[in-house]
Amino acid sequence: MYQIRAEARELTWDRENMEVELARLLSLAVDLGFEEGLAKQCLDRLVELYGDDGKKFVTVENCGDDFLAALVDTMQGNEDWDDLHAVESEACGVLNNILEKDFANDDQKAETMNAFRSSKKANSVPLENLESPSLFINDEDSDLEILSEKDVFSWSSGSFARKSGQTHLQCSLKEQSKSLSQQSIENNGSASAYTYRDQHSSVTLTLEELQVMDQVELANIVIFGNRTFRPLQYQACKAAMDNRDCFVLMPTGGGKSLCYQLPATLHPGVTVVVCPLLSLIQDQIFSLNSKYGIPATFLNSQQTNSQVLAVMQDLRKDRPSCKLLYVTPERIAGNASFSDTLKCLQQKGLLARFVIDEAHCVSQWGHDFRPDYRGLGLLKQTFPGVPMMALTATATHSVRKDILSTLRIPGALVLEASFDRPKLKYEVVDKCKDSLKQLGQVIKNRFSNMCGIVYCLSKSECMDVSDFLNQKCKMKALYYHAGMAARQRVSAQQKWQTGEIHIVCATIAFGMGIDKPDVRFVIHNTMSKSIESYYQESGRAGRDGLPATCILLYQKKDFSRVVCMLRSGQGFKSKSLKTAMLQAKKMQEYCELKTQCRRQMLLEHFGETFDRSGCKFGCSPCDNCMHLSS
Ligand SMILES: Nc1ncnc2c1ncn2[C@@H]1O[C@H](COP(=O)(O)OP(=O)(O)OP(=O)(O)O)[C@@H](O)[C@H]1O
Ligand SMILES: [Mg+2]
Repeated sequence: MYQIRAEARELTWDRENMEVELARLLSLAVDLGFEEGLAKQCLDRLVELYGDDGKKFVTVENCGDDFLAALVDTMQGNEDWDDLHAVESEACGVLNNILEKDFANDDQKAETMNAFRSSKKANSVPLENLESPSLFINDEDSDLEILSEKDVFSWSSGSFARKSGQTHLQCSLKEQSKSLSQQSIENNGSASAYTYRDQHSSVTLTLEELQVMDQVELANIVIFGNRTFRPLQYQACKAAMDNRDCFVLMPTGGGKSLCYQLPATLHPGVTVVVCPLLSLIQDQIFSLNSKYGIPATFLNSQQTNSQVLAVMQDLRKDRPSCKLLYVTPERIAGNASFSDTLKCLQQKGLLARFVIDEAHCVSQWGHDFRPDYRGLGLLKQTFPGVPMMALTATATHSVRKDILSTLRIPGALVLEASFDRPKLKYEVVDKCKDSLKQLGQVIKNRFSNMCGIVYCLSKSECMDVSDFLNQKCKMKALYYHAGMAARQRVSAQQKWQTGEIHIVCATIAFGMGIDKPDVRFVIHNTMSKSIESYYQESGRAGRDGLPATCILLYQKKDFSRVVCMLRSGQGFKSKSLKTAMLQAKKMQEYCELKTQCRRQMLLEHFGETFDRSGCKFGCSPCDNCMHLSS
């Protein structure tokens, strides 16, 4: 009798317990924005699957992740997700075309250069006959000289030197003539000052000012046309010049590229830059070659043998023509002939440095882990004497530790700028029923005729939003996603870059490597997949250092769409889906902050302590801080 009663009690308890667990699982799904009916159906199937024996395992802790994954799988996939891999393959093709044209034009270039040199020889002016400082292209190596009566600044074989009593500043990069003529460095006609044009206006520097500068400062002005350094850029360049290992943490758009590109131009050898995406490499090479005239090239597994051979041959020359060699990480891991080429460069003292850009990809704990990046520890093992610089805009403390130990640079000098972008204003707006109309109104009321990006989750969303803004709101908008033909994408990007079009409605395929300074707003029509992604995407606003706004339009159910997209991503295993879901959950927490400072949450996510009053009393308080002070 006693036994029967005990069994009955156990059964009741089991049933109650089970109901509690089922309710917990259901509320987990609903909390994350999944549709309740669908979640119930999915839960029934799960209970059936676990059977009587497995009932006690039906808990949030045991099978919460499997339940969510199964739920995502049952969702009708009516959205057209973007294929970022397609953009990558294509970027490789574009780069090859450009570089091949360059190779084909080499003979023509040489002829032009010879003709230029002979004409310069015929017109050359003896230095001692010059009455005032002047600037011209030297006849031998297409070098540049700034001449003064008193001093010589010479930049030969990658270093500036000043020799009193003589008169030139000399640059010996092969392509330097192009760079400098494009920067319009001019003699302003006076005996003691030089005028050059940076991105904004004319800048005049007196000879005295030039005289006190070191070679890093001179290169920043002469080669890159920058008036000043941004925080920590100078220190990073100096550390590189001292051949130190270095870890640079700077916000998005903080100017990380300069930290290795500048030292690369001053070193006689080649700087090898590891970059995760060909689309990023493409942008860097365009900018180096065309804006600054610095020779840069790339190697990738998608190139043909002859393309690879051409690059390798150049690297094996006594004086390779390229200063920066961009590679994707798989090139480093397990490619014997590339490794031999690097050794050959090193023996000649021409392997200047390894640079690991977007270094957060090294860490499994980062938001964008790339397995090939793990193999980069090999570099320090094989080339212990070659300095390394790692750079990222997103790294929490655990990710940082992981990066330093994986790359085997535990003693690296860590240069850490604040990740805060004080002029970016962060806001979250709850989506209302007619969210397109709401979006149109936000843009019309606050960003009329300004340049911006509206990030969308799927291709179909991009097109719908763009159509709406164009047709209903009469705005100059277009869409951009990886599924478009290359020609269409280039044309869309150009129209936006030149200001012909104000708004791009795009998937995350847009923005990789895009560096438009005057983006005044970034609106997320759907939340990002992680805080890191959000920081990076929203960080494309205000790269000119002027105020800009980052708005996220939020509704609960967008979380399930994000997970759906993640699930559809190639090679997504359930373990990585779980990590991805946790990251998306954190993003959702950001969206749901009611009173807490958004800037503070973003910065604390990256391990930075931030006093909220910095946001509240700063120039662009977030929406929550704004309400608090009003
Ligand atoms: N010292 C400087 N003065 C003026 N402009 C600069 C300076 N340094 C960099 N810039 C400009 O700032 C912009 C952003 O630089 P860069 O692309 O290197 O940023 P980043 O830190 O690599 O950003 P991301 O994290 O997005 O990759 C570029 O247009 C660059 O020319
Ligand atoms: Mg960068």
